[in-house]
Amino acid sequence: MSDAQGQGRQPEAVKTVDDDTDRQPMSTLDAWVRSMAHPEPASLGRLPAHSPTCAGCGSENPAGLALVVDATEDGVRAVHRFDRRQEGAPGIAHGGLVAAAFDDLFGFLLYRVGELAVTRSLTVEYLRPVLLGTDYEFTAKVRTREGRRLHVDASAVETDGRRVATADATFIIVDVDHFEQGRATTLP
Ligand SMILES: CCCCCCCCCCCC(=O)SCCNC(=O)CCNC(=O)[C@H](O)C(C)(C)COP(=O)(O)OP(=O)(O)OC[C@H]1O[C@@H](n2cnc3c(N)ncnc32)[C@H](O)[C@@H]1OP(=O)(O)O
Repeated sequence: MSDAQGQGRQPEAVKTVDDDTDRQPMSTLDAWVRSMAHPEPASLGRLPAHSPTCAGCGSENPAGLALVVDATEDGVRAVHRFDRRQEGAPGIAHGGLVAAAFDDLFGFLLYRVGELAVTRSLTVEYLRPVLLGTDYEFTAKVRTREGRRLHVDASAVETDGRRVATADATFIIVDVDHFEQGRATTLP
């Protein structure tokens, strides 16, 4: 998977079917489910966002992190800089948003393994404050796979190589039908 973000299997943000209701547009969900139904192991290079509006990596989500992620030899990598929207203590990234970055990065490993899966558990160790306006390199890889369970690890490091946070998670492989549950969502 070497297409630039926004190309390749990036789902279309089509909002035509239910625009006159407050339900999530069916055509958007259909396009997303279709695009995710048959993930294939990716080659090296830029990976497509999970969706244009994904809070972790979608370029069309104004409240999102807009992570840009590459497939590497042994996993995935993103260089990310948190901004004021992700502030916790003054000048420091909110821990929940750091966790979101790890969670979404783990979601890109699914392109590497060619399976659909969702987070069942996520643990973050905050080793040092993650500062706003500073570049951090996030990397993640699959540690083991046991049946439907994918155990994954990640770390975030400063440019001098010091680790500021680590994370591990268990993702559970699911069928594409799992995502049909999103159809019940109503938005204000
Ligand atoms: C490119 C594509 C992108 C795809 C799209 C990717 C988008 C990425 C976005 C970032 C990631 C997210 O935000 S994901 C969204 C946040 N996560 C969720 O919404 C998930 C909500 N939870 C669920 O829907 C459910 O709990 C599931 C599907 C995860 C699991 O339910 P289930 O299918 O009933 O499975 P269940 O029997 O409970 O567990 C399955 C197996 O895992 C084991 N297991 C359960 N919990 C644990 C655990 N903490 N640690 C170890 N093992 C565990 C069980 O013992 C069992 O083992 P055994 O009996 O099999 O041996």
